[in-house]
Amino acid sequence: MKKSLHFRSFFETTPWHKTLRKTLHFHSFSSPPSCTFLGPNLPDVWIPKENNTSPHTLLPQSFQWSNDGHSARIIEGKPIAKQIKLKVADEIRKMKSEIGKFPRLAVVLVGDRKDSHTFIHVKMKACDKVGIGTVVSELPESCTENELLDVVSGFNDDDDVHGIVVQLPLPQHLDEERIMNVIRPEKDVDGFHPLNIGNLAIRGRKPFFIPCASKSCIELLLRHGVEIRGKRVAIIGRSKIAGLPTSLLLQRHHATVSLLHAYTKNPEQITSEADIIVTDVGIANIVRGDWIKKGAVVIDMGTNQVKDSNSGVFRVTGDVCFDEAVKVASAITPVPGGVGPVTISMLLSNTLDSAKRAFGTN
Ligand SMILES: NC(=O)C1=CN([C@@H]2O[C@H](COP(=O)(O)OP(=O)(O)OC[C@H]3O[C@@H](n4cnc5c(N)ncnc54)[C@H](OP(=O)(O)O)[C@@H]3O)[C@@H](O)[C@H]2O)C=CC1
Ligand SMILES: Nc1nc(=O)c2c([nH]1)NC[C@@H]1CN(c3ccc(C(=O)N[C@@H](CCC(=O)O)C(=O)O)cc3)C=[N+]21
Repeated sequence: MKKSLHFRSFFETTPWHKTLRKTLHFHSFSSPPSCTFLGPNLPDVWIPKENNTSPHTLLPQSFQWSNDGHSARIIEGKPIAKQIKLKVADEIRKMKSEIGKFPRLAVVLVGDRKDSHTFIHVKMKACDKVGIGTVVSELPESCTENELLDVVSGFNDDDDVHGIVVQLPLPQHLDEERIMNVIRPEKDVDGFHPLNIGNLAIRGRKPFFIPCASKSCIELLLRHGVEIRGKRVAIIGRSKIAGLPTSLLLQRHHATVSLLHAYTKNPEQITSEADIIVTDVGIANIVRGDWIKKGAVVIDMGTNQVKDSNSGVFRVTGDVCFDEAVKVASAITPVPGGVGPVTISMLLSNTLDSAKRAFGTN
């Protein structure tokens, strides 16, 4: 069955099992600055590995929940993503010199969606920069579920692969949940396996991985000193990639969470009472300024391609009408440059964690 598949590495044309890339190139990183850096550090359950302090006590200053006619503070993701990548790269460099091993990520891509190809390219480039080896298996749009399952099983059984990502969405004829179920939970660096999602939902339990966009959201809040405990949070969107796990993670941080979706009536009534709004919808500008309580914090996960009516050029924009929100919110993430870059760095961090567990060096 496997032989009949169209296997192709993203960067090379040799078979996938020969394409595990030893990435030896490092950027000229100086030593990483200390940072709060979110490992699987859920309060009540376990403390961050990076230090022995709760992230809440590491905050530079207490956050001001106000917008007194000023523009909201912009929560920039790029500098945080850079710090996380520096730390990951530094750890991998040490890992290589101490035990001669490094993490490897396998990515599975089905079909020809342009956005999926772009995402994969971004992930591979980020892996390269920090010293994570990569292998990509591309399958045609017409592949069968069993063919895809074979590829995932191959990576499950390969001890040289520490993380597996099946890029979503999959073509309609493939059962996404069946595929997610087959990825070994210990290699599920996206955190979408039911065991990992289930363990995230239940207090006292520890998933192997937390989904990257959700970790990104929390990291941005904590690094900017935003108190989460006891706050009212409205999350719009309940996908397993972003909205649902973010709701689970935020409740683990003791927020009171409302999860809104396509059937929610009058969403603006719920959002306008929230201290923190998180969006994961995929509709540009759906959240208007008057949906937002004065002084609220807005985390915009949406990444939407919008065609400029004058120039005809496509640009990326979030789910939130930024120009309106910035006048009301106390802090807001931009799109691009907010949640997205941190999400990518969390994938690197999860892959490193997985390799450390496999090598027994965690
Ligand atoms: N920046 C990042 O790191 C990431 C960004 N994204 C971005 O987030 C967006 C969503 O992606 P994804 O989660 O995969 O998308 P999905 O289509 O899987 O989920 C969208 C969610 O939005 C809800 N929804 C749709 N329309 C409305 C509406 N009118 N009012 C309220 N809720 C609505 C849906 O509700 P229902 O469940 O009822 O259908 C669904 O839960 C995209 O722009 C994507 O690029 C995603 C992941 C990471
Ligand atoms: N198995 C799987 N795992 C995922 O994590 C996954 C997925 N499938 N399918 C698609 C969604 C979407 N997603 C994004 C990640 C980063 C940016 C990102 O970095 N955005 C840039 C802009 C990118 C641009 O300019 O196009 C930014 O916000 O600055 C966006 C979206 C992960 N997803």
